[in-house]
Amino acid sequence: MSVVSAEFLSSCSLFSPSFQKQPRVFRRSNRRNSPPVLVAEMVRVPHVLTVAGSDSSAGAGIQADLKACAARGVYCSTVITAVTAQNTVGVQGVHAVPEDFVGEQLKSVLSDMPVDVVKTGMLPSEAIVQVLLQTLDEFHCQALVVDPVMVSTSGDVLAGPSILSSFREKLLPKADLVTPNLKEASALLGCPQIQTLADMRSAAKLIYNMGPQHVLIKGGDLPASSDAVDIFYDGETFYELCSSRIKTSNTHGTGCTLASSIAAELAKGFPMLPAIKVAKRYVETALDYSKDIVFGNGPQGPFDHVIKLKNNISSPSRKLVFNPDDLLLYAVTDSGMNRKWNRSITDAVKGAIEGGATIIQLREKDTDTRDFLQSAKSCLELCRSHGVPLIINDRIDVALACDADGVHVGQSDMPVSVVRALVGTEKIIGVSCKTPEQAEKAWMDSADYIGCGGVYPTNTKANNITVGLDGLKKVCLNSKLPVVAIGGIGISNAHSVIEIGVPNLKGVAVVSALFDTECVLTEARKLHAVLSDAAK
Ligand SMILES: Nc1ncnc2c1ncn2[C@@H]1O[C@H](COP(=O)(O)OP(=O)(O)O)[C@@H](O)[C@H]1O
Ligand SMILES: Cc1ncc(COP(=O)(O)O)c(N)n1
Ligand SMILES: [Mg+2]
Repeated sequence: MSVVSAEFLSSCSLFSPSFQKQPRVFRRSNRRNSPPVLVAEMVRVPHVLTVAGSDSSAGAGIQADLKACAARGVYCSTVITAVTAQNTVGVQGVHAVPEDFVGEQLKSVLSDMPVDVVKTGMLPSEAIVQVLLQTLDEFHCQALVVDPVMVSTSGDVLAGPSILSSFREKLLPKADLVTPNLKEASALLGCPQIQTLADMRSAAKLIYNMGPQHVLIKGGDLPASSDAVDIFYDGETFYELCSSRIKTSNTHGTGCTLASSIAAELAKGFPMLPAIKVAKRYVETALDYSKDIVFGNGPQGPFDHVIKLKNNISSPSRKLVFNPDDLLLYAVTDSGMNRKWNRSITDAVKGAIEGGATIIQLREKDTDTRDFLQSAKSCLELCRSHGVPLIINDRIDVALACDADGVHVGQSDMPVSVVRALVGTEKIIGVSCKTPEQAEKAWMDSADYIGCGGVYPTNTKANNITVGLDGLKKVCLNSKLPVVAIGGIGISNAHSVIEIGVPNLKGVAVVSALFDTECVLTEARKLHAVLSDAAK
């Protein structure tokens, strides 16, 4: 087993205090599925090592730490100290990992991967604590967060009293932060139950005297408190950290999550108090989001660390893969036209879908954001119930807030690569392009389709250059992405557009031809018939 020197670690690792200032520059593949290209400069990312127990129900322990670190945007490596069989009812079994093997895991990670912060959770035996202490001596980690896990919230013992003296005498003096809950603070102090904020302050001070740099007494279990109040003590000042107490039974793993999120923020370079505040707010947000999710039959459910699980419940009919054939009849709304015809956005969209529109884009340039979001939500419901994708023009924020299927951006809007980073891999991104070069760039930046035009002169867009059928054909021939034609297209000319006969021209996008008319449904129906005929 190789042991790496402290000099080596300090020369290569994020333990160096200046690591935050190193340039974080690298280039990677522009296409989602292609292999990485030329790495100009390597980038180190913040890294937390968690030394904790596995929880089979994945609400607490190692699994909580991994999810919390992923959600907080840091890398997390894992040293497993015990495997537990547990669920929402309680802990059915505990298998401690032999201490030698805990040591092996520690060395494997620490001798190879630069770690910023070590966070400990369940350390089920005195022998494992000893191995950890030895390793910490060898590897000189810069920040150590100790969550002194002893009893699960269900009341089951995860680490017995045998660990107490080495905690008090050896581990806590090495800790930058120790985060006991009320029961753990009493156990460390060998004192009766802690029941009030005043008790928490006294406990924080007494535990501070055991040697850690900072103490956070967690008040999740404080009786009769309407807020969730934790006490932080840095040796000089007490801070009362309050958040609203979320009414939920899904609190399994809050302690592990808080400690690993604090470690994550420390790894990013935040000082202690801001790191704790950000982590506490994250726990509160995740609990609030997860308050009504149901897992298992027991009294204590897990929560959703990634704040995402409910997205897929509300949209069972959502299509996960973009189908270019959906571009056939692409209806783009216009707030001016809706006003002129005295129609709500939703009514306009309803008519378009019922008439056969295969994809909808909301292009609301002068609608208040709040009204726009509200309309987008009701259009999304409508679209989902018909299996029609909903795209939002330009407003990435609105697209994310209503969980639309995608966004469409122009050449002077946010760059596609930035949009992709913001919206993730699942959303559809469309880009307006007039030239083969722009089409190539859209493909490189991982867009899903391009809109090419104006094919014909149009009133919908001021000072828009017309590319004509020739310009459209040139772009289509040079585009690796499917294309939808736009600009002045309607019943009279849709056929000639499709007839240019390039396979990746998948359809036409229309604004006035649908929405500047008395009956959107009728016009959509007519257009759909023309396009279906032309596509044969
Ligand atoms: N219902 C709740 N609403 C909001 N925050 C909570 C709730 N329960 C616990 N917390 C917070 O979660 C963190 C973990 O605390 P706690 O549950 O006491 O630890 P443990 O899980 O180790 O017993 C603390 O910041 C606490 O204030
Ligand atoms: C493996 C393991 N580690 C820690 C906890 C504590 O959970 P909580 O964060 O709810 O106190 C747990 N239940 N299981
Ligand atoms: Mg808890």
